[in-house]
Amino acid sequence: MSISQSSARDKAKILAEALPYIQRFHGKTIVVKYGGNAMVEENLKQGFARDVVLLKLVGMNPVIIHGGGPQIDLMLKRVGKQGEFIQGMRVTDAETMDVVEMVLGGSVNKDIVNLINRHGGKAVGLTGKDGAFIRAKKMLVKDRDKIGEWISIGQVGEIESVDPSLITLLDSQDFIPVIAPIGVGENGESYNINADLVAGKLAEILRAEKLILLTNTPGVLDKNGQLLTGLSAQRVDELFADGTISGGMLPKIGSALDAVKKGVKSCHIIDGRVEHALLLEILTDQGVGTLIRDL
Ligand SMILES: Nc1ncnc2c1ncn2[C@@H]1O[C@H](COP(=O)(O)OP(=O)(O)O)[C@@H](O)[C@H]1O
Ligand SMILES: CC(=O)N[C@@H](CCC(=O)OP(=O)(O)O)C(=O)O
Repeated sequence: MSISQSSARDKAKILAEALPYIQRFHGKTIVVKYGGNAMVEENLKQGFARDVVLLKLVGMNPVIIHGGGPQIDLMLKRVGKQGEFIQGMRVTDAETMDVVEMVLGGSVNKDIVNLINRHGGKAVGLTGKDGAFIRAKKMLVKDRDKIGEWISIGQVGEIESVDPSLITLLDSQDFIPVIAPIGVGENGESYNINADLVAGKLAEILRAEKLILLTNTPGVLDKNGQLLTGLSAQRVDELFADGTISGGMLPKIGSALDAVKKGVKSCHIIDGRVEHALLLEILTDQGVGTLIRDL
């Protein structure tokens, strides 16, 4: 057999092996959080878009929620502001909120929509203000210095409710929703919401089969930098307590746990810097990253 014949055979074998996964997830909703840190290289972004289109074409309903923390930081720098985070949340004054809406609702959202469409999908970009589908209120965080007290970090939102009808309508017409994590308050004010929290809540409300969080680490790492392939709720509590989990990983794990407790079948934190990480996770039995379970 020639080399080209054997490599064609290998390819056919891999395609055939995807069949049980395609059958299992056909018609199911897969919520994908695309982190700002995973959107680093052009070829990876193209690969991500192709993977999403493929999932849709084989009958799944991918719903994309994107972040854009590093992209917001870049724009803040340009206008002479320094980004500040408290407990993984960006302190958001009115000027920062304008930048967040411009970057997340504008450039990052449209960039992803355009990429997916160029690869043959029908993506539609939304923020939670469209159809007022993500209602939010001001989030307060615990004051580290004064026990029992809470502080404001500006226009940072926590989700009050999500109306899934706009998303299901788009799904039913073969569109791929691409959502920027911006919510609307009762007086029409904008809220900057951490994208992991939006992804977790949407996965719950849409009764998703899977929640996949694409980020810039191989998964959740222990104190020695080793990948933790599976995490139970109890183990997560221990990792929170001993400080192994910090910064941007805090909201990720928090929302992953919430989602699995509320019925999402599985949640995975995976490395978006690996080519075709999405396909590896969904269509092969090669487990990648960290699986969070409700045990
Ligand atoms: N235990 C941990 N394992 C892996 N990453 C961690 C851990 N604790 C904190 N982190 C940090 O969380 C980051 C991922 O969160 P974040 O920067 O918000 O990414 P994203 O833009 O994908 O949401 C990692 O790059 C790492 O610096
Ligand atoms: C309140 C809050 O922190 N909002 C985030 C929203 C974007 C985000 O979550 O982006 P990543 O997923 O790339 O981290 C922010 O302003 O950076």
